[in-house]
Amino acid sequence: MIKVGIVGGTGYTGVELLRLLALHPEVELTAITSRSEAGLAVSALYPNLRGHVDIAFTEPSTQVLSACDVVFFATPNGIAMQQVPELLAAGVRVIDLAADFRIQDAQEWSRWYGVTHSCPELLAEAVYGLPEVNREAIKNARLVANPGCYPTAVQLGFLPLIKAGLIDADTLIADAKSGASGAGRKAEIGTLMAEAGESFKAYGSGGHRHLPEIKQGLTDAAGAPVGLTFVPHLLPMIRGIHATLYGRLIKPAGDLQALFEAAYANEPFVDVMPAGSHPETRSVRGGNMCRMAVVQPQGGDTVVVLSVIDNLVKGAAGQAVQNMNLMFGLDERAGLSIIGLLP
Ligand SMILES: NC(=O)C1=CN([C@@H]2O[C@H](COP(=O)(O)OP(=O)(O)OC[C@H]3O[C@@H](n4cnc5c(N)ncnc54)[C@H](OP(=O)(O)O)[C@@H]3O)[C@@H](O)[C@H]2O)C=CC1
Ligand SMILES: CC(=O)N[C@@H](CCC(=O)OP(=O)(O)O)C(=O)O
Repeated sequence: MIKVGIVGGTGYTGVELLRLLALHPEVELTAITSRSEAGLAVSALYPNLRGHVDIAFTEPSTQVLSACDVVFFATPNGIAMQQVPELLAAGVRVIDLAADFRIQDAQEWSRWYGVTHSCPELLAEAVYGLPEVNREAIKNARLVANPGCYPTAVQLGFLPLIKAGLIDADTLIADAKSGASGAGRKAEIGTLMAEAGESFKAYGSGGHRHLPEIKQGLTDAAGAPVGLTFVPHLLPMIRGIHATLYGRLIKPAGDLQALFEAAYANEPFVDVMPAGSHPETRSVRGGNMCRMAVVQPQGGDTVVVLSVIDNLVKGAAGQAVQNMNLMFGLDERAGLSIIGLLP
């Protein structure tokens, strides 16, 4: 059994990890941390875990976490980097759900995250945990940087077009919408029901911190810097991301449906829907699937990709479990055979 630790077990991605890992056939939950709830039984805070998780929250001490084979950090940005060097030295593998190790350039990371990186020497070793791109490197990684939620939906949608050189990589547009759980469990006025309910708005239009992450991944795929306009929006719902992606064709499109189907034919967690489909966020709710459709409206020179994920699953905890499975030589789908909740 793989001994697993979770730092930040009370947050939304932490409890989602618990939901998935409690039923994982190869996992023994060994340490679940919370500073605010230390000592409380996990199932007392989250009754859905009664009968499945029988340990209590502990303080996030390196000593406790060192007994694990792998530790997930489900903490705010800038926390994992403070403990990761010690854990790696103790032989523990790490999957960070936050952004500490996602951006290869430490100065660029500091510009967007507002703090100095405390272990920039580990950035070159960290593997960006998008299995559809980095599967082989993830298998051997000690440190995996789990992608952001928007970056997962946006990169998976654009990648087949970029790799085929079909669209102008300077003028990409990603119009993305997220449910409120994307903002985490902490109290914030903007995600109160009376603020976000029955309303819809963009935010971060001048520059969101996922922009450099998405550009980094698409630049690697294109082999040259890409230009991207990325505008996130807050939807009055709890889970889900819908990304509408626009690219301008620079070559005859050919059979776009066949291109996407071939690109993801062997991917267990990307579902290319039949031509003419409109993927719904509810079809991926609770599951690890990225569901997408590609369309060339009126046969014009714009390609549109519609890409949906559950921000807490393929956008965070599910993808992290997928990465763990790869790191430990397990079936990539272990613990993740969940069908989205409809309706
Ligand atoms: N929500 C989402 O859809 C997604 C989130 N992410 C990323 O995953 C990470 C976690 O997100 P989310 O679960 O939403 O966040 P939450 O705010 O819901 O939870 C944060 C957790 O971290 C713990 N924590 C906070 N500060 C510290 C600290 N200094 N040391 C140790 N533990 C700490 C908290 O518990 P306590 O204070 O009791 O210790 C809590 O359990 C973030 O980096 C987020 O950006 C990534 C993709 C999607
Ligand atoms: C709706 C909402 O607020 N979403 C969050 C998504 C951030 C996230 O979860 O990603 P990181 O791990 O990169 O911080 C936001 O835009 O900040």
